[in-house]
Amino acid sequence: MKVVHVAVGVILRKQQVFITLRDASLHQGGKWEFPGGKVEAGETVTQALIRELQEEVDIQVSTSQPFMLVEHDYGDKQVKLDIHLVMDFIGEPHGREGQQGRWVALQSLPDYGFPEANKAIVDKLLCEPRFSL
Ligand SMILES: Nc1nc2c([nH]c(=O)n2[C@@H]2O[C@H](COP(=O)(O)OP(=O)(O)OP(=O)(O)O)[C@@H](O)[C@H]2O)c(=O)[nH]1
Ligand SMILES: [Mg+2]
Repeated sequence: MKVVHVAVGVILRKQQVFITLRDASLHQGGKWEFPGGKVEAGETVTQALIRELQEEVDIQVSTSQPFMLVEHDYGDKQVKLDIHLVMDFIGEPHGREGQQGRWVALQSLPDYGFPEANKAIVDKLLCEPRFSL
């Protein structure tokens, strides 16, 4: 099966992360996610990240840094999530495509229902010393 390469942004500000709710009609629908989407042909991951965050949550990413790579097989779909931290951006994120979005405390991420592949991301965010006060 073809692996889908996905650029994912963990948007951070003052110990909070901006997450959005995936539409019920989508793969892994009804779950919370970090905004992002497929890297298109001819695009770098950074270009895809900038484009997706503009399209989905209406922010302009100024700088981002690679955080981790997660490969996961959902059975019906195989994904490679290229996760980047976004701490420097212009604009106020909101669900531009009508999806719910909210700022949540880093510590409360485990209370939200994320796709299975995201468990590793949440775990790593929670054990990063630089994000704990
Ligand atoms: N954006 C995003 N996708 C995730 C996360 N976790 C995760 O397993 N995925 C999976 O990554 C895949 C691609 O993401 P996507 O559906 O956002 O892609 P996209 O924005 O290009 O959507 P499109 O297909 O409507 O053009 C989906 O199968 C989704 O289930 C996450 O935290 N954020
Ligand atoms: Mg998307």
